Formats: sequence, C-alpha cells, structure tokens
Amino acid sequence: MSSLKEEELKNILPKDGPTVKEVKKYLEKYNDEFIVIKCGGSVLVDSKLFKIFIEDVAVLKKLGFNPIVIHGGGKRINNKLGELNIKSDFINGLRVTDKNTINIVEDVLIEFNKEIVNALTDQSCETRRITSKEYNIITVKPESDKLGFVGTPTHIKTNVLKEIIKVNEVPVVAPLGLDENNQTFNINADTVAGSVAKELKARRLMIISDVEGVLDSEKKLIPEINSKKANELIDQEVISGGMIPKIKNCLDVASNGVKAVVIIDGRKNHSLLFELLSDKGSGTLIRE
Ligand SMILES: Nc1ncnc2c1ncn2[C@@H]1O[C@H](COP(=O)(O)OP(=O)(O)O)[C@@H](O)[C@H]1O
Ligand SMILES: CC(=O)N[C@@H](CCC(=O)OP(=O)(O)O)C(=O)O
Repeated sequence: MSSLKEEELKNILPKDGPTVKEVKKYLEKYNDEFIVIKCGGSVLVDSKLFKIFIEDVAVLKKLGFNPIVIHGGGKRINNKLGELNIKSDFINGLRVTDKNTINIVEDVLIEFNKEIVNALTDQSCETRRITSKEYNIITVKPESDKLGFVGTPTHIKTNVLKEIIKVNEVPVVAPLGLDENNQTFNINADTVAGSVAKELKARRLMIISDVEGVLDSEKKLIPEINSKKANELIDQEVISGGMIPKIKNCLDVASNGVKAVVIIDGRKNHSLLFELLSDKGSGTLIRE
C-alpha cells in the first residue's frame, strides 16, 4: 500500500478527513493486516452517519487495507418489533429471542446487510455478503436457556474469510449464526466482531458506536480501561445495557492477542479514518 503516490492519495481521501501527510505515516504500519470494524445499529440508522461509514470503509479498501465489516442492527430490530407490537426483553444487553422473534431478527438483519453491501458497491468497493443464508461462517451453541435463540460462536470459518479477502472483496458480516442443525441464532454483533478479530488474529478491532467511548459516572470519557476498572463500573451500574456485552467482549479480545481494541464515536466525522490514520485517536482504548 506504500506504493500509492501522493496524487492518488489526494484523490482517495475525503477533504475533511486526515491529511495526505498524516496518512502517509500510517500506511506502512498496517500493511496487509486485518482490521475488524464493527458498526452498531445506532450509527447505521442515521442516513448521514451511514454514508460517512460506507465512504470510510471504501477509502480504507482503496488505500490497501483489509477491512472486515461486522454490522449491528439493534435499533432496526427494535423498530420492526415495535411495528408488529412484539415486546422485546434484554438480559445484560442481550435480546431474549424466541421462535417468533428470531424470524424477524433474521429478516431485518439480512435486509440491512443487503443495504450495506449495495452502498459499498456504489462506492466501487467489492463486497461479499455473509449471513445465515449466504456464506455463513459462524457456528454457534445456545448462550443460555433464558435467552432462547441467542448464540455464542463456537467456530468461525476463517479460511472462507481469508479467501474472500484474497479476491479483494470486503466481507460484510451479519450477526447471525447456525447451530449444528442449521437453526438460525441471533448473536450480539460485538460478540461476532470479537470472535472474528480473535480468530483472524486481527491487528485492530474497532467498535463504532453512538457514544464518545466508555463514560464514567460523571459522563466523562475514559480514554483507557482495563478489566479491573470495567468490572468495577459494571458493578456500580455506571456501565449498563448494550455497553456490558460490548466491554466484556473487548476485554476478551484484548487478552487474546489483538493488540488494539477501541470503542470510537461514529457520530464524529470520519472517526474511523482519524482513528486509524492520524494522531488524533479518540474514544476508549481497551487493555486486558
Ligand atoms: N458507561 C457507559 N459509557 C458509554 N455508554 C454506555 C455506558 N453505559 C451504558 N451505555 C450505553 O451503551 C450504548 C451503546 O451500546 P449499544 O446501544 O448496544 O450500541 P451499538 O448499537 O452501537 O452496539 C450507549 O448508547 C449508551 O446508552
Ligand atoms: C443477542 C442480541 O442481542 N443480538 C442483537 C443483534 C444486533 C446487534 O447486536 O446490534 P447492535 O450492534 O446495533 O446493538 C439484537 O438482537 O439486537
């Protein structure tokens, strides 16, 4: 990727993103490594933020990175269940998913996956859809009886992912998996991103959400957090809801060989590019 000329870089990079000078410094650093990017449904429901996210992924691919995209969709699922008057309960940030709900979750996530892939294709970025119905790469076992059709990944087909990357496509993965009987399971998207990052031995896991990062009891950003501090904040209920599986999962990934795990703010313009390609890293860095 270092072979890109200054003029080419200028054409690829957005005007309001990191400068060519900054980017040049960082290009060498990530040569050929896997960058797992998880974008939450809270960011993707906003059409402006959706557009910036798509643009950033396409830019990374043009620069020669190997991005792997995992998408959420929690808010879209909530909206659909709301329309259908179906109540949804959460236990520690995970959706209780019964027989009826899993069908809706699957439909919503497959549709969302299609939209993301189409948007990337429009940016001349080649992609591969990965869902429970196409190229499934995730085998699961049930997480717990109480959660119904919620799965924990037991196997990720990294060989399939690597083949897709080799032919220059960006894998776009929905948080769905299959058990040994081909039953579809709902999986928290942060958990999927974590499993993929660990199994691929990714250089970085970047979790894009609709908050600055992990916040303390005064709602101030915590720039760096370890497991001791995170567990304290969970006990004190300062970390709650969807942030619980997010942080637990990030800690697990950080202690399993992925050097940099960050939670960044998808509401900030080009936060993904600034985090990877400039000195202006923001958000919360998670350490084991
Ligand atoms: N200590 C905390 N710091 C930041 N966010 C928190 C904290 N505790 C709970 N949250 C909640 O976690 C949410 C992020 O999780 P989630 O809604 O699952 O996002 P996503 O859709 O991006 O995965 C935030 O919007 C916030 O409401
Ligand atoms: C088991 C479980 O909770 N699955 C999630 C899957 C989507 C997701 O994780 O979306 P976000 O990243 O947008 O939160 C759900 O049903 O909402």
